[in-house]
Amino acid sequence: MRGGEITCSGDTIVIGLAADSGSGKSTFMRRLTSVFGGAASPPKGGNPDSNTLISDTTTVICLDDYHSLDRTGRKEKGVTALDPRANDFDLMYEQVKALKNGVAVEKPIYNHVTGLLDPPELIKSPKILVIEGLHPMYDPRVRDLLDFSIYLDISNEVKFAWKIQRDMAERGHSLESIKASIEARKPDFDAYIDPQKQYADAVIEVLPTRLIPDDNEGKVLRVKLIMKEGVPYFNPVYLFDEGSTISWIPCGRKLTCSYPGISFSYGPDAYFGHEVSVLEMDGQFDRLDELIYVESHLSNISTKFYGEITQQMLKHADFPGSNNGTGLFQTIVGLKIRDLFEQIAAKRESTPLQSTKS
Ligand SMILES: Nc1ncnc2c1ncn2[C@@H]1O[C@H](COP(=O)(O)OP(=O)(O)OP(=O)(O)O)[C@@H](O)[C@H]1O
Ligand SMILES: O=C(CO)[C@H](O)[C@H](O)COP(=O)(O)O
Repeated sequence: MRGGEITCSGDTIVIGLAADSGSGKSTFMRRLTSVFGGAASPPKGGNPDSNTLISDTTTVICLDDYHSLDRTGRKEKGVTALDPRANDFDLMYEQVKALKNGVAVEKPIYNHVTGLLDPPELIKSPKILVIEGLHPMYDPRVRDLLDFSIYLDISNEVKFAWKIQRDMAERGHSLESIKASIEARKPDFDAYIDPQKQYADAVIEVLPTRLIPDDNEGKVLRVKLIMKEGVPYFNPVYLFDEGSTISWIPCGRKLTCSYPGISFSYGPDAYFGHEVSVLEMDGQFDRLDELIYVESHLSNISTKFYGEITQQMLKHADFPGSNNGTGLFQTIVGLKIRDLFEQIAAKRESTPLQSTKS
């Protein structure tokens, strides 16, 4: 990842967020920008179908904007949007590099409403650039520009449950068409999207619960936060005792739990040959205000004050996943990114012309 580029004062920090469509990227981005304060909105006065979100410190660009084939083009050539042949990685690399070096770019816009490529929009270099989408870690040149990378790994069962919830309940699609769309994407997902998780500094893995035998509802989730060891400016979160293996059932006097309860675990592991720490939560919170009890047992969480995680979770209680490990771990990763940004900025101030990546 951090490919040894010399970064100097004024450079942008680049974060990559990879996931399939409908995997919670937008929700994660809303949690992340909230940690930095201020609301994120599309570029003012621009294309109403822009995929970009800008806040004081952060600009989020959607990598769908680098589709080289529009909807009709993909249909004619028989390729999906996940296929690298439908994406312009040369342009993605050139533009992310320019933004990282403080240079504004005219970025294309892929219009999800019309399926066409719209005229480009001007993107100025922000303090923090987030590139989110299908392929932030696919091209080694783009991967080397990332200061930190995240992969949202939603298991097939859960992805299916979420798709049904959104596309059937909210968009009126049939069960058959949802199944067909997932099946049609799967070979390219397996070939081009899923392998990127090996490069991620943090992976949020979302699985069916183990607390309910043979659960097939996909409502109660087991969520793992897999954190790579040895990543500059990133100290993995731990539960009780760093490096030990811990199982914890927090339900009792201080945490209300209804069926099927809540269990946490933490410990060292290996992931694609890398040493990692894994924090896992299975189950869901009944009362979000009681999350403070769990928060107070976690360390290295990069909060600025006691209870900041609980405050963030309460603030966005209406976001999907706020009562389970998806919301909790997305919030924690947001705080870790703020911490990473502040450490790099502080280092630059003290040694402006030195590499921040060593
Ligand atoms: N943590 C979660 N728990 C339950 N459902 C979720 C969660 N995250 C996302 N979803 C479901 O998935 C849908 C898509 O979420 P979101 O818009 O954040 O994903 P996305 O990856 O940005 O999607 P797209 O790329 O299609 O715009 C939500 O409307 C919701 O139904
Ligand atoms: O996988 C996707 C990423 O969001 C989209 O399906 C892809 O961008 C193509 O868009 P559309 O479905 O609007 O043609």
